Amino acid sequence: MGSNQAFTRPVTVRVLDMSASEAARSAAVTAKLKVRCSDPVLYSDPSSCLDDLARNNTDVLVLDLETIGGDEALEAFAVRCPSSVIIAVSAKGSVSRAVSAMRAGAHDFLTKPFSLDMLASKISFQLDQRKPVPIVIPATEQLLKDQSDNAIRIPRAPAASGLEKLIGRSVAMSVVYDQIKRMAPSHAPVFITGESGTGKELCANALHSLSERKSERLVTINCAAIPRDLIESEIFGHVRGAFTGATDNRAGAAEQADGGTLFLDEIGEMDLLLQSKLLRFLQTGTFQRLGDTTTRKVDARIICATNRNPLAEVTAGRFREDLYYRLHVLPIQLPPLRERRDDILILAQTFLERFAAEERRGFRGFDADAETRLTAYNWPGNVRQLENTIRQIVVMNDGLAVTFDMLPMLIRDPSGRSGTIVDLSRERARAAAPARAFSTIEPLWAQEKRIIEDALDAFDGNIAMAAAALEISPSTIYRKRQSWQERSG
Ligand SMILES: Nc1ncnc2c1ncn2[C@@H]1O[C@H](COP(=O)(O)OP(=O)(O)OP(=O)(O)O)[C@@H](O)[C@H]1O
Repeated sequence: MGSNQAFTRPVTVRVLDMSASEAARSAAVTAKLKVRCSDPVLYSDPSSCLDDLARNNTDVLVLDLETIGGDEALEAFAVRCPSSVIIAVSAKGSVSRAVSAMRAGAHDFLTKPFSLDMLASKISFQLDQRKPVPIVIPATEQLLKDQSDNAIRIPRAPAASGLEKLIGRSVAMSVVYDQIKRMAPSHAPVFITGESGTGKELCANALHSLSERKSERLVTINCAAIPRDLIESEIFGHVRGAFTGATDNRAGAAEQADGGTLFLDEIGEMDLLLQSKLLRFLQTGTFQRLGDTTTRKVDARIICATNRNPLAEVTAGRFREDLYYRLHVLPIQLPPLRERRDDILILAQTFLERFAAEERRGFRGFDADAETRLTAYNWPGNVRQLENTIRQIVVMNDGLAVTFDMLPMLIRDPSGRSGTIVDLSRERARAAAPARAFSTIEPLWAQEKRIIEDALDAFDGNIAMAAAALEISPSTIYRKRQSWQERSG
């Protein structure tokens, strides 16, 4: 297995558990690992373990949560040994316990009593992920303007690294680049989370193009954009006559992605019935086209993404817990743009150059006021909103530098943001008022429709930006539109 190649020296395992017998039992896992291990080191109290970790590295750390006293303490261990595999164990297992432990820095979680085989398999999997990978080369800097002209330095991802479309050199993005490079060669599913417009699809593309599957297809299914009754056939295909309109046999995305990657975008929108079919597919690699009796097998690497909180969806019963654990093997969390403000001007400059060339404008950069405002703004629609904003500025203006006055009102005066949209909708309601009987109350769905349409108008039909301004997900807009269409027949 891969971990044999990764470790040329014996692997060190440390176990912390206040029960000496439990610690000894967990430590026996070294006999089950397929890598050479040195003698395991056991601790019964957290402070001696932490002290020891300050002086000595460890490859694997098994921590009993009751012994260390909770997630805050777990964070201290994770900070002390950032490159170790940390497996949290606890007698009080629950989804929320597992999740909070993993948030605090554990790589995996086991409920006591667990089998040594299970512990060994979790450790082996994590060690395997630590195969040596090329170190992320720091972004090269390209001088765009002459030094005498307040040089703007634009860092770019290294050419042909598979990451070149992802721009940004904040610490948060460096972590993401590193995760992509490490995860790309694996066959395990990747689960990407992040707000709308943070670059989840770009990230999926980079994972595919850095994988051994890059010569095969990356097939994307947007679960929010496809009507619910069609999505199963989009993923698994259908045979002629399977439903009205199925005039031919058709391969679905899973078959098209055979040997390559299947990217399920907005997976949080998938209904529960289809989730169980997807789970079966993930467990067996097999499926049947809709209306078919033949079982087919494919080898597709799964990447999925959502802008929802997947655990909240599990808790709310909208997402199957077993499917979540099948998919949530290699997680990537994309940070919102407001949490990596260092990237705003780099992105803005790159988009400015691209759109100035496309639209044949003379823009070279931003003046100081425009830069200050762009950096301070919160970008609810993230990179997509920034990209659209820069395009809008380039199309509507010309000059050498983008000035404060060229910024859209929404960015210049964010406090007026709600005013722009709510006023529009109120205006429309006011205009409609005289035609309505005093006691007529507009149905809720119609009011919602009006508000959403106003927001879409305000952003020239841009769903992501309208959704961000309304503080809902773009998929809600897609869903609502579908339901309005159904209403109108
Ligand atoms: N780091 C980045 N560098 C360059 N462009 C980016 C970056 N992140 C996002 N973008 C651009 O922003 C837009 C939105 O990106 P993408 O579609 O990948 O986001 P998303 O998170 O999948 O959004 P949604 O959840 O709405 O589907 C795209 O045009 C993409 O090229």
